[in-house]
Amino acid sequence: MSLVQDMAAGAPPLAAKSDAAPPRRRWTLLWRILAQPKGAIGLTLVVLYLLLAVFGPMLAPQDAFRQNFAQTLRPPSAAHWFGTDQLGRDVFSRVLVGARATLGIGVGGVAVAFLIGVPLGILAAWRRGWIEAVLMRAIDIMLSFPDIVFALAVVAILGANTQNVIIAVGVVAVPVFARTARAVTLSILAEPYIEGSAALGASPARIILRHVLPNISGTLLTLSTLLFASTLLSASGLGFLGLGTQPPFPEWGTMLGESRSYIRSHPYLATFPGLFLAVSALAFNLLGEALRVIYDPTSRRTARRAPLFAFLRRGSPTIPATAPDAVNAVSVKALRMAFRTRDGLLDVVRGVDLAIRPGRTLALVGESGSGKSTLLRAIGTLANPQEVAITEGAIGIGGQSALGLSATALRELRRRKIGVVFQDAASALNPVLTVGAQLAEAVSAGSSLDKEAVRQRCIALLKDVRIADPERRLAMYPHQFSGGMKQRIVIAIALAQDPQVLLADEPTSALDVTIQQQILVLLREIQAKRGMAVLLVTHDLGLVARFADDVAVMYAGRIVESGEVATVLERPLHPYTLALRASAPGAGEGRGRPLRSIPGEPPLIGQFPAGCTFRPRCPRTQGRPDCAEREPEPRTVSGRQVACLFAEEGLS
Ligand SMILES: Nc1ncnc2c1ncn2[C@@H]1O[C@H](COP(=O)(O)OP(=O)(O)OP(=O)(O)O)[C@@H](O)[C@H]1O
Repeated sequence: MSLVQDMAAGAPPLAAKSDAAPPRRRWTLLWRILAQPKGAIGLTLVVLYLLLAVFGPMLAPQDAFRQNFAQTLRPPSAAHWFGTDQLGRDVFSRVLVGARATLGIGVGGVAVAFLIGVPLGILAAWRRGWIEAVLMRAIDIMLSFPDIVFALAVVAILGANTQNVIIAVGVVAVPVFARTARAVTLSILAEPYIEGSAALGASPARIILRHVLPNISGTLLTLSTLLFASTLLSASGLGFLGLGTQPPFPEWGTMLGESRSYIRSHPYLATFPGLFLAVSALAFNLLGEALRVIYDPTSRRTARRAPLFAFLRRGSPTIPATAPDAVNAVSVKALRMAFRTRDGLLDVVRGVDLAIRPGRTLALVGESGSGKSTLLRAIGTLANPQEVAITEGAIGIGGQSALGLSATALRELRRRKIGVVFQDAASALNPVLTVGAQLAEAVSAGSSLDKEAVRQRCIALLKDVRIADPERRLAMYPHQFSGGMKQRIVIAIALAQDPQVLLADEPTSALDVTIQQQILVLLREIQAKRGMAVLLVTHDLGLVARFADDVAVMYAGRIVESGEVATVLERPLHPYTLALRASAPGAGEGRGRPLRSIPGEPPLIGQFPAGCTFRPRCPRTQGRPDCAEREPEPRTVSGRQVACLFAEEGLS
């Protein structure tokens, strides 16, 4: 048995194991709030307060504005439950009537803060760079003033009335909204489904509306509730100082301010509005706490490296475009890429040539850190230009250059020609959208299909990836599917626009071996049906042997050996390919030999040795000064390309 057959034979049988997960019951937000004691109490009180704000003036037993100098400063009694004030007005009626103004200021203040702060925060996260720096510094300066001082300054400038109090307390809360919106947006932008959506050609506005806002809405709702209480207290502080709602209109803070001269002789005057105010702040805080538990970002996802999503709003890097290759679905020529670091540009991809014909699968293999994912992202036009520069070379997709395009042309190219499948299907799907909504988005991007046609196409796609009962599945959420099913859905989304090229970055490494097999067999079938070119990044030579047609072995940012799988894996000529093969499970085991690890470490980017980069780990290099002098260029030896000065030694 040949080595390739040997490794292919190591494949587990395609067991009839089902990767379907039973659907889980979805708790509604209301139920989850009521399930917590503080949520139940908070929500009940908030509802009562809102009812009070709406119906308070109608429920007031007496005219809240009518002065009666014969009845001033009367303590609570049956006629005046909360007593009367210094002008003989019924305090109970004033508290009821004042609910609307008090809560109105809270709602208005939060709305002002939300409407200014959230767009600023999203803008800072999206644009990064100087816009983010300027916004964040301005917010730091605002935060360095105590709230009440800032609100006082705003009211002093604008004048004391209810409308200006709303603006003042709103402006004071803007920094909190902006900071939070920025932080949660950054973490959402780092999610692979955002990259997936960009790969489908979605515009920045669509990504924000469709993916970012729904995902950050829970956090913002929690924050709004919590800030409502502090806004209310800031407004009452202004009222207490005489800068809030002006007499004779009742508002709880203003009523407190009016009562301060009588606080010792007639404490009930301050007690009732103060009590209503304190309990309202408590109610909103309790509700906010309950929402925080539900939406706590630390329980849902941990912070991730936040990439700068400049690629969504910019065109592709401007490299002198060479003529695209019309025969190959993917053609990469002399590509060089470098990471932008504090120490300058660090080469990561160094002169790579690749070509994939329609209907073929090219596997890109190599140790961790060799630059495979960076190269795949560049081919998918997903490399972030603020992070990594394409310094030389050309990339062609379906006969079209992928470099030097405008943002619109780039989105069109991604949408029409490229599908991407990432390793982690769980984070490649948006958890707050149904599978149907995500598929529909992929199908309808750039098309004029009506709703029913989109639905039918979604059903057909789910059938293509062998998901049973697709009509019902469309209404389900990602968490109701198992890992294998999620990956099928990700593949269906990637196939939605009939791409010519499918890029798969370790698409099955998060799955168990049986499911892995099913997914790869499925990919193979779909590829055969559609004639797509597939670029498969993997560490697993066994998978390469079974599922790829061609293989390119990458080491330290270069392709050191490439050709047909049967040729390269059967008789590797580069010492690195030989070492990789010897370390692959299935290569040695079946023959009773132990697995061998590759001695030494791959070089870090920016620290490549002179001459051949594999030299420090190479068994062939001893006593050969040529290896230290220059980096070998790939040349044809025995039916493949190999970059080793002494490749012929592998033939003997
Ligand atoms: N933003 C960055 N700035 C600097 N270096 C980076 C950055 N991102 C990745 N690298 C480095 O670039 C090298 C190539 O990374 P890449 O992810 O392309 O490798 P890989 O071959 O795909 O590895 P793996 O198989 O582990 O995914 C690695 O050494 C990595 O540490």
